[in-house]
Parts: sequence; structure tokens; C-alpha cells
Amino acid sequence: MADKPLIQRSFGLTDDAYRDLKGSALACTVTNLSLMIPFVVTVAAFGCILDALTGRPLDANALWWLCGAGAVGLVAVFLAARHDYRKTYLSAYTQSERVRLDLADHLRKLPMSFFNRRGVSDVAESIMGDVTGLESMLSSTLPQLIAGCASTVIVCALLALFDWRLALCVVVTLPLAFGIVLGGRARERRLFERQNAARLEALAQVQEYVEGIKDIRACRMVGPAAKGLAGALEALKRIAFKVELAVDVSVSSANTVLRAGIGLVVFAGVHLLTGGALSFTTLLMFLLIVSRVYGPIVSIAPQLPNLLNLSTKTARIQAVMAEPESTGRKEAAVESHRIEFDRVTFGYGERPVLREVSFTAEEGQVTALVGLSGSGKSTCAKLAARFWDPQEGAVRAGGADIRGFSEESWLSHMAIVFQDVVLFDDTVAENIRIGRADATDEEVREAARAAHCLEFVERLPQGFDTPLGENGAALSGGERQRLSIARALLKDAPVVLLDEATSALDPENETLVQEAIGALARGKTVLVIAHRLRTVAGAHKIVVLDAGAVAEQGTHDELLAAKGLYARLWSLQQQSLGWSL
Ligand SMILES: Nc1ncnc2c1ncn2[C@@H]1O[C@H](COP(=O)(O)OP(=O)(O)OP(=O)(O)O)[C@@H](O)[C@H]1O
Repeated sequence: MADKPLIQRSFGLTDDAYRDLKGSALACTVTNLSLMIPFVVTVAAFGCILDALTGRPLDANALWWLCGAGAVGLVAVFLAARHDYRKTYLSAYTQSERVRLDLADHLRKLPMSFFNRRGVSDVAESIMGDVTGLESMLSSTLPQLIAGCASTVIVCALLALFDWRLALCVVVTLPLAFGIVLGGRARERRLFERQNAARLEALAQVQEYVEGIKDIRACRMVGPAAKGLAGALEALKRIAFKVELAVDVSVSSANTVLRAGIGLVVFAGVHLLTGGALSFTTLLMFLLIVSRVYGPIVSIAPQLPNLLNLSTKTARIQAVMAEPESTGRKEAAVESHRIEFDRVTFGYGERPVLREVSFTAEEGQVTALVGLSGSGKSTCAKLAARFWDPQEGAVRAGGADIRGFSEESWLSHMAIVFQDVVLFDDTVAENIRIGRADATDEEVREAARAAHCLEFVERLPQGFDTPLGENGAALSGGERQRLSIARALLKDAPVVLLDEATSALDPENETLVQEAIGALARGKTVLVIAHRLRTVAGAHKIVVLDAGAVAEQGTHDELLAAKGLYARLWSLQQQSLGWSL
């Protein structure tokens, strides 16, 4: 970027975007200049009429020519404005679409630690809010500003051919007005940064409020929950007011100084006219044009502080794009799918969540991870999927450290059913097809049948073609989980990761889905996490975690015989089965 032009560097534009910006600025300049045509024609016609009034014969031919030129001028204004509109908006929206897609694609390749550092609302704001800021600057402000300055300078250069002194009066206020806007930039930048932070806080509060609305109502805690939201919105209002005030003061002052050019022209023009150094027609031309020449700059002036502070937004976009992608080879070639945790120590932050965890999940076998809530079971699953990398020790597949493979290539070996199923705003069939993009309709249906989805899918109004809406809001927890299992079945990957896969199913469905999982698991490396121990009692190996460390491991019978933590948990769960209210 260092060798790129200043404007390109300042706004972090790609080569294509910069080329488009130049094209848009040129188109806007042509529009601005074409808007001068009616004034020039009017002045020329007025000159003819004045000549006639001073006794010379009226040149009717010249007037007809001027009328023709006026009509051509109007068509030119229309054509230039249309071209300018297309060029400017199309290129700005194309650029913002490209930036958003690049951001989304880059996010997909980032390690999960990035999302722990930056919240979901923060990242979403970068993709939508920050890019919208860039979009509006590229579509409406920057090209118009460049064109406004360029056309003012060009018009003044042409006017200078008639009278350089008046032309100087027109142009001299331009740098002064810019000086005023630039002078307030440092303070405005600080305010914009505070406004950005306040907006992010408000977004996070809104998201939390909406996501937690059920709990808020159930616990009758509307007051405290709304208080956090109200506080964030109040802070946003206060900073927004300060920003508006600062922007308004600098923009109004700059506009006043800019328009002082009109006064200068009147003052100097009258002075020169009375001294006989200027003709009335020339003064009239200056007065007509000076009233129009600042128009484009004045109309975008309120946007100038935003433009000058756009770097706050582009810096956030660039910071996301500069995040290093997770490393590793693009092809995860492994000799076997035996997964080994070798003295793995890991923490999301400072606090270790797993300590020296070692166990193996053999190929063709089911290995279960059990333990109390918060003991680190899901964390083990996330490390096995390479969503995170251990701080010490290694996770190996077929003897190879999985850090050697890119997250994407390693995940192509895995089918995962998470505790929190994410469904996309698409049809049922497409939500299952996420497991394997090239699956036929028949294969999708077969996977749905095996995961016992047919019962509810066939009840939906359009069957497999029913749109699920945002995150499948209309489906029950069990239905969502069965869809997710269908996805995993379709993927048919050699490693299967089940994180509480049957937790949202009723006993009848649980048995059916356990059968489907049995079929899915045959001949594969299966790592399953379960709270209900009876669902994993048949596993080849059960690893019992206690506060982030392996407490014991073995088969169900071995662990019961050992009378340790597992035996205690088992007996507690057996007792709870006999409870009644
Ligand atoms: N993204 C995260 N950032 C920070 N800490 C986390 C994160 N995810 C989990 N933890 C913490 O790590 C610890 C282990 O969590 P984990 O989800 O692995 O436990 P678990 O045994 O699967 O629990 P559960 O059975 O309740 O799902 C917990 O103390 C939890 O608070």
C-alpha cells in the first residue's frame, strides 16, 4: 500500500475500487461542468440583448444559435447526470459487495480465538455498518468532493480568461473552508471513535436483550435488563449529540467562509465596474456562475467530517482483514483416523480449562467423554476439530499433529453435531445438504429418513422445500437436532463428533436416533459427549473428566468396578431416574 496514491492509501481502497473512484469523480466533474452550460448560454444571450439596447442591430441568428446550444446543453446535462449516477453508485455498491464477501470469506478462515476476542455484534458491525460507511462515502461523498473541487478550479481557470482578479475572488475561499474542516479533524476523530464504541456497546446490549427475552420475562427481570439497554442507548444519544454539534459547527463555519466568495466577487466586481475596468456582461457572468459554482461542495459539506474520519471504519475493516488465517497444509492427508490427545493443556484465556489431558479415540470405536458440567468435555471436542489449538501438548490424527492441517481441510474429515444446532435461513433440504453440497435429492431424503426427520418434514407445508426462517425458529429443539444429525449422516466423514447430540430428544426419538448414530458410527472414529451416562454405557471407551483433567478411563463395567467418579455419577443418575415430583 505504501507505494499507492494518498487517497487510495487513506481509504484502504483496492486497485479496482480506486480505478472506479477515478471514473466516478470524472463522471461527476463532467456533470458539474455541464450544469454550467445553461448559465453560459444565458449570459451570452443577455450580452446580445444588451448590445441591441445600446443601439447595435439585434443579431437574431446568434440568438437562435444560443437557443439551440441551450437545448443541446439540457440534453448534455441529462446524459452526463445519468452516466454519473450509474458509474458512481454501481461502482460503490460493487465495491462494498466485494469488501463484504472478502470479509465473510476471511472470517471463515480465522481461528476461533478471534471470535472470542471480538464479539459477534462487533464482527457483524464491521461487515454491515463499517462497509456501509465506506459505501456511502464512495457513492455520494468522495467522487462529488473531488469533482466539486475539480470543477470549481476548471470553471475558475476559464473565468480567469475573462478576468483573473474576479476568478481569484471565487477560488480563494476554497482552501480557507477546507482549512476549517481539517482544523477540527483531530477532535472529531476522537468523538467518532467514542461514538463507534458506544454504538457497539448498544448493539451488544440489544442483541443480549433480544436473545434473553425469554429468561427476562420468565424471571420478571425486565427492569434490570432494560436498564443496561437504556444506559447504552442513553450513552449513544449523548455522544451522537456531541458529534452532531462538532460537525455542525465546523461545517457551518466552512460554508460561511466558502460563500464569502460571492460577497468578494460582488465587492471587487462593483469596484472594477465603477472604475471602468470591467464590463457589465462580464460581471453578470461572474455573479451568475459564482452563485452556482460552490453548489456541489456545499451540498456534500455536511458529509466532510464523516469522510475525513472514515479511517476509523476502514481501520476496523483492515484490522479484520489483517488477522492471520489459521495455519496448516491445505490437504489433511492422514494415515488413519485414530485421534490422540497427548498431554493437552489449554485455556481460552489465562485460566487453564484442560490440564495434561491424554486419551486416544481409536478408529472404528466409540469414545465417550463424560464428566460434570464445566469439566471441559466440549472444549476437548473443539480442540479435536481444531477450532482452537492447545497451548501445550498436541492433538494427533493418525500420528500427525493436526496443527499441520488447515482448519478447513481437517474439518473435511469430520461430521459434527453440536449442542447448539445452527440452521440457516434456507429450505429444509438445503439445510441438510450443507453436509455435502453435491448430494442428490434422494440422498438428502435418505439421510433425513435415517435421522428420523421425515415424520416432521412431511408435516411441513412444502415438505423439504419449506423455508426454515431465521435459524429455524419454528422448529423444536429435537427437530433441529435431528436435522443436524441428517447433515452429519450425509457428510459420511471418517471422524464423527457428537456433542450432546441426543440431548433434546424425547426417550422414543432418542432410541431411534441412537440407532441412526450407530449406523453413522460404524467403522469410524466417534467422539461423543453426553451428560446422560446411559446413552454412552455401550461405548468402547469412556473418558471421565474432572475439572479439566482425566480422572479415569475404561469401559462402563471397568469404571463401575473402579468405584470412582464415574461410578458415583452413574449411581446418582440411576437414582434420579426413580425420582418423581
Ligand atoms: N469460548 C469460551 N471462552 C471462555 N471460556 C470458555 C469458553 N467456552 C467454555 N469456557 C469455559 O471452559 C470451561 C469448560 O467448558 P466446556 O464447555 O468445555 O465444559 P463442558 O464439560 O462441556 O460443560 P457442559 O457439560 O456444561 O457443556 C468452563 O469453565 C467454561 O466456562
